Amino acid sequence: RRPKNFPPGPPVLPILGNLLHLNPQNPLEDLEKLRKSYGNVYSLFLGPKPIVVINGVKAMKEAMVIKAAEFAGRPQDTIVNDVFDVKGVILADYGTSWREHRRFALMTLRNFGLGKKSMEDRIHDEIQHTIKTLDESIGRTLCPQVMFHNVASNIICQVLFGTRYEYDDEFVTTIIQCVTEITKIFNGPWAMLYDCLPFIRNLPLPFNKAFKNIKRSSDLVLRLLNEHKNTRTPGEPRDFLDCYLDEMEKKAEDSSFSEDKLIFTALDLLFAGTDTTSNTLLTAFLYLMNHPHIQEQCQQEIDQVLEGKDQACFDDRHQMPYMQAVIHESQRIANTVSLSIFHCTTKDTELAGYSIPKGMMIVQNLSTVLKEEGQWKYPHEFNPDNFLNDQGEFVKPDAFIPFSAGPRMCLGEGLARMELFLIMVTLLRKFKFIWPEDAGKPDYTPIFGVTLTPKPYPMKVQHRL
Ligand code: HEM
Repeated sequence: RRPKNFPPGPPVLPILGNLLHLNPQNPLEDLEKLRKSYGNVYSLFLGPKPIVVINGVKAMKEAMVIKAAEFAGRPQDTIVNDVFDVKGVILADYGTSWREHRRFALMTLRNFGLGKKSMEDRIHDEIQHTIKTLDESIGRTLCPQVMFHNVASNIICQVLFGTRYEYDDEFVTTIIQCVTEITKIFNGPWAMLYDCLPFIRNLPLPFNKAFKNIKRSSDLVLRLLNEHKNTRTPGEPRDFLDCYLDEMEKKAEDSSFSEDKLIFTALDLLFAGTDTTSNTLLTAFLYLMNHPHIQEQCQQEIDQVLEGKDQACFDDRHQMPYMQAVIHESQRIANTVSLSIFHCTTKDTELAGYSIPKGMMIVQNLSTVLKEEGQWKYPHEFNPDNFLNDQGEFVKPDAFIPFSAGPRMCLGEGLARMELFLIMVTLLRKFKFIWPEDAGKPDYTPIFGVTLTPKPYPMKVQHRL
């Protein structure tokens, strides 16, 4: 039964709740139908557990920005929490440890951008390896999945561990395999059953793979941490791990910093920074190959602005309104973290006039904002005009929230935007990307998970210059 003044929703079945209303392989269409029936704030029961789903920019901003602190918790009773038994930033509940770790991570990311080698240089160094891979693929058909995953994970690995890895290195291949599998398990049917039916948790079912993967990944980071402890000079940090170890030495005994949290904060950044950026890039190139006139217009602008320059810098974006529009439009269409990361209310509160009790799981359906009718000129098609005004200037509508909003919003936004700009501009300047003639019609429907992933697709490249 729904309590009085609780958000409305479909009738609830005993034991199953509303599970039959959702296609566990991909519930996005079902969630959209429910929005049409029950409005922008509605409720569902996953088994016995109620959740509130927020849709549309108005309700989203009321919750995440106006009532920020009330909606900034993270649920602590899902499979994700059991898999990550130590909390870094992403899964930590709203409180001191989360605040200290978030501030520390932001500061360290920023400082590494200001250090001897700037973040832009690190990104450019990594792009050289992508260029090499593409050079070697001229005239052949390649699958860009692994290439884009590697570029994103190597950029974050440089910040975290001070090193990059060859594309076939065991560390990178293991981590990428673990990330990809874990994200799919978390938003898949087995995770839903794990959350709803506690009695199945100890059974040997497919969700156990997520536990195994997290153990494999944390052991790999522990190995790196031990190496760092043996080779570091206190006060002269080389990377994120060293900075954290310095910070631990400075902190008092009741500090929230610990080696366990270091391992899981590093994994958070590695996981959050790899699958997101790479899937956005994959979506962007899938659309650019199939909209060659848009690809050409980007290249014209790039050639004009970068004429006589060796390489692009992030500031060049201000002279490239069309390129900016294409990158933002790719992010809007990619809708990479479509259901954000689940939130939880920190106290009894209200939303859109409904009463929502403390501890309620909150799902932000970001797709409904990124494709909201009335907010976009062309909500349902790939069209850079969504971000251009009549004078051809770049404009960012309020409904552009792929990084979410409020105190929990993505802390890697700055890094992600820099990566997307430098990678796309550099590659488009050098190569023409072609949809192979024998590839048939492109399938734009993504595979559902914590991140939406384009189905594997082929690509051909030609040199431009
Ligand atoms: C295109 C790329 C990316 C997208 C679309 C994206 C999107 C998001 C979204 C939607 C959230 C959830 C916010 C919320 O709960 O309200 C999030 C959280 C987060 N992201 Fe990203 N992200 C991207 C790249 C990155 C990168 C490169 C990093 C790492 C450097 C990163 C680190 C994080 C972390 C640590 C959180 C948790 C923040 C917290 O709980 O306080 N993300 N991201």
